[in-house]
Amino acid sequence: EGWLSLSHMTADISMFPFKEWMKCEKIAIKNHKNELSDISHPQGPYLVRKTISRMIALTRGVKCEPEQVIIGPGTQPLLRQVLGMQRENIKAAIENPGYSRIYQLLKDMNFEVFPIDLDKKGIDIKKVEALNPHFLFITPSHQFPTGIIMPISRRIELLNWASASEGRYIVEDDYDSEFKYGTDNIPSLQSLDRNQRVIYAGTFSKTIMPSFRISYLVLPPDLLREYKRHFSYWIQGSNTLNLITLHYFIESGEYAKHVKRMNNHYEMKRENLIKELKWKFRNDIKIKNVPAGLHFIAEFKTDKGYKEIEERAKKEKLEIYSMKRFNLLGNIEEGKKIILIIGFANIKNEDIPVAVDRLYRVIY
Ligand SMILES: Cc1ncc(COP(=O)(O)O)c(/C=N/[C@@H](CCC(=O)O)COc2ccccc2)c1O
Repeated sequence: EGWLSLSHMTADISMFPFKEWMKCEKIAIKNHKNELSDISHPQGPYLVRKTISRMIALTRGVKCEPEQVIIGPGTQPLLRQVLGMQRENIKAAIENPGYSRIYQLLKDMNFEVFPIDLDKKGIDIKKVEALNPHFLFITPSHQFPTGIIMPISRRIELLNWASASEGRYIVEDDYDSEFKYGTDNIPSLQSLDRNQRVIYAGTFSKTIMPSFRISYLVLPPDLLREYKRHFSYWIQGSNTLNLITLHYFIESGEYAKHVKRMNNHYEMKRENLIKELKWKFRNDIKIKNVPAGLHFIAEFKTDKGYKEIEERAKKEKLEIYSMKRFNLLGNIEEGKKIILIIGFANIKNEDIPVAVDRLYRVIY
């Protein structure tokens, strides 16, 4: 039979309220003819920036004016634009294991990029201080991909480091903050920032869907001034009809309702998957059980290497990714165990037992 997926790279859109979205789109078309006929503001329509700034103030404690919000068709193009303003030979640091697509982007932009190891509180502050980068990329809310939720103490240490000298910024990539199961949602790093050192990055890829390509940055005032000077010629990259529809979707409460509904749905699938994995693999599996996000990390006792596991997964028609994808220096050790990233957005609840069976055949 067909493929099954334990991929971490999809949203479960089977429950997206397309009917409500289209209602909002009808209102957007009816009430905003002039906006639709015009070229929007380079940062996106003010109305939408206001709605986003109000929402993230409520849900994430982010302090900002609509003026500081920049909307764009994805985190990568937004970061490429803002970081592209920087002068030469900039030093950047990123979590390792971490988000290799940003690592590639920074290298592509001729930044000097340094992967930095994690300790149990997130990025290793001693290594950050030793390296002294200009830009530090972190995912404090739910470290990607290990899941570590950065404690307040480490957040304060990082903010003190960033404030200790000019020209240091922390990019807080908050992409996986909306899904927390039972554990409380620690406010954003940006909400603790007293020295305008944090660039906050958010996205609707996980709460709506990645194909919509609606993401945003919140710039501190001095970077915003530089941005407006540099990009006065800029034409915004996102689709204004989609953005104004999003505005109504949020204002109507449909967005918050959907996120709540998806939290419950994902929590149920996550629990079922973990139960099935523990039952099948017994003490050959060790699950990093952080109650958040759309995936978790699992360690399996095996003497098979990553290459063989990937080949066997293809043969078993099971889509799944390993820690190799996130090890930025590509030097993942092979030995008595392998580490896989197990996503549960893309698997139907009723297919979980079959998927776990296939995973067992992949590994043993
Ligand atoms: C750390 C991090 N930050 C931001 C983003 C989002 O970027 P944006 O969509 O441009 O705003 C991702 C998306 N990462 C993607 C790829 C991960 C990988 O390569 O292994 C996975 O994205 C999704 C996952 C689940 C549901 C929907 C999307 C990010 O992993």
